[in-house]
Amino acid sequence: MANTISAVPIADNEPPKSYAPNTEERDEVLEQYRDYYNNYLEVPLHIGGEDITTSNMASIVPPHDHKHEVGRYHLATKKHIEQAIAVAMKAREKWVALSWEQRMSIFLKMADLLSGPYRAKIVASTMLCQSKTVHQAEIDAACEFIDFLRFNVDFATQIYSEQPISSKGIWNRLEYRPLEGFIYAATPFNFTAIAANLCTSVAMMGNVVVWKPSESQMYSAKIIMDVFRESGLPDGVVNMVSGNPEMITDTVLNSPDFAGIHYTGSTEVFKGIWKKIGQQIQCYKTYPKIVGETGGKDFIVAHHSANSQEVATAISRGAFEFQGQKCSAASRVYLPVSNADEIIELLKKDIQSFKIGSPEDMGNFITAVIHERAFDRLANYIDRAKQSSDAEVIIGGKYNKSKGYFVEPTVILTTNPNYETMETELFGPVVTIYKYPQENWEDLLDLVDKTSPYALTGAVFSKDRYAIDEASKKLENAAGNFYINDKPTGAVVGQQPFGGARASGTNDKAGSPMNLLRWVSTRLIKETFVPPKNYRYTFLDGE
Ligand SMILES: NC(=O)c1ccc[n+]([C@@H]2O[C@H](COP(=O)([O-])OP(=O)(O)OC[C@H]3O[C@@H](n4cnc5c(N)ncnc54)[C@H](O)[C@@H]3O)[C@@H](O)[C@H]2O)c1
Ligand SMILES: N[C@@H](CCC=O)C(=O)O
Repeated sequence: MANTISAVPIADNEPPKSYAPNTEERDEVLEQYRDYYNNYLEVPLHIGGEDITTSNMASIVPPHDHKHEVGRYHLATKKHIEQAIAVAMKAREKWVALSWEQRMSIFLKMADLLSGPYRAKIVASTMLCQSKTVHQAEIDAACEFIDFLRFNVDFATQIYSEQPISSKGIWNRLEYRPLEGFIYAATPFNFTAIAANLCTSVAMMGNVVVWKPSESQMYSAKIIMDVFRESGLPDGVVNMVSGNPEMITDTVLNSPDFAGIHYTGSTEVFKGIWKKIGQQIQCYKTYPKIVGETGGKDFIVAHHSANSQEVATAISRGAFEFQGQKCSAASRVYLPVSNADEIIELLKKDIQSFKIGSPEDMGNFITAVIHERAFDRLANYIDRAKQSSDAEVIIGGKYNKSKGYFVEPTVILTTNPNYETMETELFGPVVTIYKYPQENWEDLLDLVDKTSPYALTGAVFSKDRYAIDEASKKLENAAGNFYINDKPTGAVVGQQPFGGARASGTNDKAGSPMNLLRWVSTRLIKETFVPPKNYRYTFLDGE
């Protein structure tokens, strides 16, 4: 057998397509969207290469058109989950033994399939059932997904080449073994790329996966599974199951072969899972790795030296793109009294120009929120703000769920920096502003730091370098991704590794070598070429 150490292709960010009128990509994605809208898709469980149907199904509907069913997904029983675990463990035998070049090749092919023949499918399915505009879907489902694959291949090979030094007469080698067991990937609705990456980053390092997508992402999950298959990912390496999340999670956590969880979603669910793992620690063969990225209460802080238009634009995009359903979305904003009215006026102009409706109309900037639970929750917060003596709704505030779950982009102004919408993650198109006297800048930074349990993203706007320096220092632990004169959203794989600390997660930085290192358990091998034949230390020789 030939022996080589291959250099992998150098990763570069996938350029987003424009989808401007009269472009080929626009026609193609619209045709695909309409095809999906007018046909009916059944999403089976996918275990060990088999499509498994069950006697129970749940509906898939576009959030912007919720009376129109576009498909159904099958619901697993406990037996199916046990089967998925057994199949994953069987597949592990061959997968761990495959050479790393063969493994990486599968993921590089996957990236090229997504860049080409699967692009319209993955983008259209994300527009249809997660209600993303074409631009947001392109950045997520095409570019970020592709970037995760290409950059992680590059990072993985860098990791493999990290080796210890060896003194004379010995050779030290580090083996980057996959974890001993299977990994559970439990993924959120809001990023198709995250759902895919939580499986592929783990599988790339030689692990096998039981994947439970969000109930609200099942349509694009099916396309992900199709592309996994077409890229040649062997059966059983990633097994997709759907159904009651609590039952699935409990069954997975009960297995002695459970070796880790790769989770993204809300904070309380993550804390619940962590607690269950702790309670069952005696049953596992190995200490499970726990990697979770969760909620945020992401801030924009403007210094009085900031440019008002730049701050307003950062709020328009940072708070309202994808209806604020990004963990990174700006949801609490601190404006100096001196500039606040001007910034709010500019923001109002932007928001009044937003077009709202279905993503099929590519002129729309705002579409629907994901489901009725999210809609009702947001409507409640808006109603409470309307009635509060601490807060007022100054822009937007209407909502309507007759056809789709539409919530107007809403701005709340509060006089109480601890008002509930300054502290709680709402995960929707609602942002709250608090005005502070500009001379209280330093106290304000302490307030920003202490207001919320989260520490995911945050941004400071200023033209004064001393103010930027103060904010960077005082807010050191308030955000895992900190932005200077930029919105707090839109991290790009390979450029801004992403993740937060405190209640926001384990901060293992998706799209970086730091994350991949969590999915290996290293073995050190020391070989001595000429072993000693005498137990005595040298200085004792002759005694
Ligand atoms: N920090 C990040 O990188 C990041 C990225 C995306 C989303 N998020 C967070 O995700 C949340 C939005 O996503 P979501 O609405 O899909 O989150 P969610 O918590 O509802 O669901 C996340 C996953 O957990 C599962 N789940 C739900 N209830 C469960 C239970 N009781 N037991 C076990 N599993 C359960 C879901 O089925 C899904 O797979 C927000 O809080 C957002 O901030 C964080
Ligand atoms: N990585 C994305 C957010 C992902 C969470 O929803 C961003 O940086 O905006």
